[in-house]
Amino acid sequence: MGRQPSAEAVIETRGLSKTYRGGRPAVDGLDLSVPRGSVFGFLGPNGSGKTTTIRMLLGLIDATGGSARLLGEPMPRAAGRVLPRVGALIEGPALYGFLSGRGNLRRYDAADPTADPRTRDARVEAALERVGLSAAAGKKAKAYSLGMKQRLGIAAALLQPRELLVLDEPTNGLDPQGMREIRSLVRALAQDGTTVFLSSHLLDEIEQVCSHTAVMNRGRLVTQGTVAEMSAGARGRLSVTTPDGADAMRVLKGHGLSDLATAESPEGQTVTGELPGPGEPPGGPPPDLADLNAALVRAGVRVRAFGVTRASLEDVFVSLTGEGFDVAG
Ligand SMILES: Nc1ncnc2c1ncn2[C@@H]1O[C@H](COP(=O)(O)OP(=O)(O)OP(=O)(O)O)[C@@H](O)[C@H]1O
Repeated sequence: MGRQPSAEAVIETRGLSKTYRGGRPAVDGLDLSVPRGSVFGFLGPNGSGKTTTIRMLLGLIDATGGSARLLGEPMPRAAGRVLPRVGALIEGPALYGFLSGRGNLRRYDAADPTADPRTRDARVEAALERVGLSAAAGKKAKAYSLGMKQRLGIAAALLQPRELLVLDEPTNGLDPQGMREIRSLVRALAQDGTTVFLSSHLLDEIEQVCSHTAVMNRGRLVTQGTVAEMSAGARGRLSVTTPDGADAMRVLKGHGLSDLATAESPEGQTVTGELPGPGEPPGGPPPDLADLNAALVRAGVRVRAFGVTRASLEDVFVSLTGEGFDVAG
């Protein structure tokens, strides 16, 4: 008996794998579950297998192992039924530079055999409006900025109502203004109830727009969950400056801090350590900073400075993947 696919997952994969001829696996045993209504950030360094996964999900290439369901239907078998309900933008839109933005959308719409030509104008104007290109609709697409071209590509994907929008690196190559435009568009689409699945190699992008995330590294899934869970899992690093470094080390160790280190500082020594995560030790209460400070003072440690540096989501990802992450666009 197979496992029942979850009713609420718009994308669900089981052991999905792809090995290109002669290569090592580009995607290796992927179990992905994308909840309906989420803005799902598919995160990973360049070459980690994101585009390959998206191509398999959309039936553009065949998997070499495992299975994928899109909107509850098996892919690629149900592609004909499912894909009309999915909008996708992969590796930049194909546009005619000599046509206006509006002209491009008319052309896309005309290429869709299910689209009624009598209602074309209304669809095109609504899509332009949706992505904020109404005012620039008459300009030739070749005069558009990269961000405007991306928005036009998204407008093309939105000519029909979609349950799911798949965007492969939608902000890649954009300037900060263009990135902001795409991010606010993604947020607005999500508010209207469209599930958005977007790939990115930018951590702050995921933090800013996504409710959920999955992290890929070398073709494998490292972790998936809500962005809030992931941030909560980010432990902080406590730093204590004191002339009594050795005693401070002992007290902090006794309170469950790990990865302790001492550095000489003008004020004496600065002892730093990882705070225990929630539920460490299992069942234990989260560490209370006031208690820690009191314990230090009780042990005769003269505390000159005491503070916590909160680990960023980036620290979490780096610790999960064991590698640095590209941080710039
Ligand atoms: N058509 C192909 N033939 C052979 N190898 C490929 C092909 N496409 C991708 N690969 C390899 O598969 C691996 C995963 O690539 P993929 O493009 O899926 O990663 P990615 O995470 O999307 O990265 P990027 O953001 O750079 O596109 C890489 O090692 C890549 O070289």
